[in-house]
Amino acid sequence: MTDTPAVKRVRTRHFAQAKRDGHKISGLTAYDAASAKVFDQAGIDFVLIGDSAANVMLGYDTTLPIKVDELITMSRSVVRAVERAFVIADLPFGSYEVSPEQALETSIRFMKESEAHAVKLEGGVRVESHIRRITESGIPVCAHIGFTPQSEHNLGGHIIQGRGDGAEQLLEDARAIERAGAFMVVLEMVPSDVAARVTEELSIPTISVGAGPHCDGQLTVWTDTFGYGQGRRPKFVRQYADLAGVLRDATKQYIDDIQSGAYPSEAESYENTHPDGKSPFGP
Ligand SMILES: Nc1nc(=O)c2c([nH]1)NC[C@@H]1CN(c3ccc(C(=O)N[C@@H](CCC(=O)O)C(=O)O)cc3)CN21
Ligand SMILES: CC(C)C(=O)C(=O)O
Ligand SMILES: [Mg+2]
Repeated sequence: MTDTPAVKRVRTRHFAQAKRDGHKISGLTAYDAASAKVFDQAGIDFVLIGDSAANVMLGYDTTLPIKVDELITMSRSVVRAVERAFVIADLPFGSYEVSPEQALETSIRFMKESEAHAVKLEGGVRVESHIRRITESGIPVCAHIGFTPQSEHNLGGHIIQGRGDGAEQLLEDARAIERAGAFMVVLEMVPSDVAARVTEELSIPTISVGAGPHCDGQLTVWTDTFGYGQGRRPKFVRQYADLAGVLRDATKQYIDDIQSGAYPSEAESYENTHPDGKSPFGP
């Protein structure tokens, strides 16, 4: 969907237009300025400061422990680095479920303190009034249904959602999200025929995270996609690079060069150029 000049910002209406035009939307997570800048320069449509930062950046087993303040700090660093892409911040577990008012208050914090362009939260029917409260205040909301990692203890693991009878519930959730005014919805780990059905029925774009090729766009956790993560890669991830391997090899070379004396050279050091030409350490 990059038919606009380089530094024209992506807005929510671009996503709606992309769906109408059949242009696929691309997204990646980002947690810091350095990676976000690279994705933006490459032309990504949106970056998500995912609460997957809990796993990827902070080393937790689940997304549940990450705090609002932690994600706001990351979100702010991404916003500073990005010139063109649309920036969406995840609302962490516990920061929006209590009430529509809590959801709005947390969303306002993200918009004010990190200057993200939109927020994302998990759930369909159960958070319909939360989504409505946020969008009515002028903050764009992206929803997230299917496998919702913040309820993984309830769902019983990383389990595909929307199979069999689950398909009707998923459609109900998707309809509630559209009704409530969300501009986009993430479908995570949903069978591709069910995701196709949701995509067809909704007027807002659907973004696949392991929901097959028939959605309006794709999103992955960047460290999975570029081989910079630890642990198992989900089946829906295609690995486009081995950044951990590149970094490991370069680190070994660096250590070798330090040990052999090859690094640093004189050219990588400073001469003493005192005006009287004399060194304090001798003639
Ligand atoms: N690094 C990372 N990548 C993700 O995609 C991701 C996170 N973290 N954290 C939050 C959630 C959790 N997600 C996950 C995590 C694991 C699987 C996984 O291992 N899936 C297996 C099958 C399920 C299983 O047996 O556990 C697969 O092969 O797809 C899938 C999605 C998606 N999100
Ligand atoms: C995987 C995406 C959808 C996400 O919610 C995250 O990265 O936290
Ligand atoms: Mg998330």
